[in-house]
Amino acid sequence: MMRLLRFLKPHRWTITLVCVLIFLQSLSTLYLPTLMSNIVDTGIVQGNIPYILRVGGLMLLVSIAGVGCSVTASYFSSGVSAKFGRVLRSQVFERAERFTLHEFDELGTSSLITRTTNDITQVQQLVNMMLRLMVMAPLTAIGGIIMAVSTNAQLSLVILVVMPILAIAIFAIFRRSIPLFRVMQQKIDRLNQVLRENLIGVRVVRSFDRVDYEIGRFDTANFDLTNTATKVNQRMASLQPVMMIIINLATVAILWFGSIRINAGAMQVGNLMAFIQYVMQILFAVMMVSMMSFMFPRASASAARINEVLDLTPAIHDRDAPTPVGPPTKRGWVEFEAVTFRYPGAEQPAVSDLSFAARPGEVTAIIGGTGAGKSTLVSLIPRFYDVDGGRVLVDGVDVREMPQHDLRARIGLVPQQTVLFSGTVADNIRYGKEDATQAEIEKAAEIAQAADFIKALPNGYDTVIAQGGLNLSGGQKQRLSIARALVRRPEIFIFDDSFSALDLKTDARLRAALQSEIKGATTLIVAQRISTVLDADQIIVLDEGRIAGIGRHRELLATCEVYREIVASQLGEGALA
Ligand SMILES: Nc1ncnc2c1ncn2[C@@H]1O[C@H](COP(=O)(O)OP(=O)(O)OP(=O)(O)O)[C@@H](O)[C@H]1O
Repeated sequence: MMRLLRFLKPHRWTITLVCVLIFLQSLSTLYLPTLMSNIVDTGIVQGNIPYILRVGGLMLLVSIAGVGCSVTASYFSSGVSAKFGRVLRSQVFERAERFTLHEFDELGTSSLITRTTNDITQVQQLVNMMLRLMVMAPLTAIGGIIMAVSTNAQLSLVILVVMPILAIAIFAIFRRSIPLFRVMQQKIDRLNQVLRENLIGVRVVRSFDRVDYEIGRFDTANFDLTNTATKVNQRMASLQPVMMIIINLATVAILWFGSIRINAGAMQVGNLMAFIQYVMQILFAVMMVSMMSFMFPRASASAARINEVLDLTPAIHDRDAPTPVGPPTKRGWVEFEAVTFRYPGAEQPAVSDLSFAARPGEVTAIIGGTGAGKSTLVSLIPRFYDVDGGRVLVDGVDVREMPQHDLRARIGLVPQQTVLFSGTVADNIRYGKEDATQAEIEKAAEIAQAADFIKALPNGYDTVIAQGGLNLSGGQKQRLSIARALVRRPEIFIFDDSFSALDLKTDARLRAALQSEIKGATTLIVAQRISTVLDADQIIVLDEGRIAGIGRHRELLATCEVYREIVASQLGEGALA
């Protein structure tokens, strides 16, 4: 928790102002019982009306000043804590943005969402409370003790007895509650996970008629969270009555011993009233601290989860050394040299000993059965993962020696799973190149065979895409995703099974348009369909993560058994002749 407080540093002057205001407010609170005691002992007992009015007026002014300080302090402390929350959210988000796919797997997407929202809110609320109480509570407690002792030292022995009892009661309750707070945040993660899966997979849920099952799954997670929350709240709720009993017993004890002293003529009524108020202030300060402590366990559990994100160093990061300059003749070259890569925890490498070169102006197709390692191969080029053996070179430079930004600026990737963002059609294409002109966007859409369907949309390029592109067909989404990569005009295009949702005619037209429009670029196409790779300059056949053959269609038909099997399975035995 303390480590997160470094984000408060820019607000130190506002925090100082809040502390000063709270200090003044606390002084006013401490001063009021003394004034009241004077009114009773001097004004009422002696029937001195002008004194009562004068001191009463002063009490009113002191109260108004105290309230003014309190309101202003609240205004500033809320502002500081809101800004603290905002900065923390951006820090967590920025860190998560730099995570590799491993780290996402490790933390879980739903948990990252909870950490960026709910967990930060917990810490933010505690900070707001802390800003106000860190001055008020000790000042009221210590000031209250001094004032109480100076009012009547002997009666102050009651405080000595009450305080340890209160402290033990609070400690005992917290000890039982704290472990449950971490569990509670994990239950919120789980609830978010079920909710997310359900909302994203709504079509599958409906089509498989699993609505009741999903409601059951959500209810289980919901009940689970409710049970834990109830348990925590029950434990924490016992704090209030326990404290009230102790405070009330303390009041009774003070009244008891105080009246004995008044009877003996050793104390005045006004003094006793002031003393009770001071004791109340002391116990109130303890209550405030315990209320803060009520939030503390949950917030510190949240802080630990936030720190976990902030402390997680992305496995892939840029080197400090300057980027080596590759040979000028190799612009756009992609080369694999004996590359091996294994996913963490996997027994077998996903790809082994891959060596090939993809050259500018050529189309390199990658084909193979499901799970053969095609997507893994292409994800090594933009350095989504680092290789375990060998090297991946782009422009003649090892990708690990290149700043990620420079590397990715050279690449236009069309992923296997289409992802569109909320915004218009044009916004989504412009995602590939921030400063793309309308003409560039339209050109990219034309090459991607998307122009016709975009023009048919109600507002053309300004049509708003529903969340995740729900108002478009699979093929339309894929073509927008292709246009997004095309508008970038990169050196290297990677199409990861990006033509699968297109009909054969559109697939062929698109590839023809690509060939004439992106002549100088290096193109890598991962494909399932033989028809997509037939004309490629080089076809890489993958089989269980290894290269089973490289060559043109005709060469592979003659030399590669795995390729022959794929061709036969898709085009029939006749195609082998
Ligand atoms: N994130 C991951 N974590 C662990 N293993 C993975 C991960 N992604 C893929 N794999 C494994 O790596 C192997 C290669 O997967 P990859 O996605 O590269 O295959 P592919 O040839 O693209 O398959 P498909 O054509 O079905 O998309 C598979 O055995 C798969 O189970």
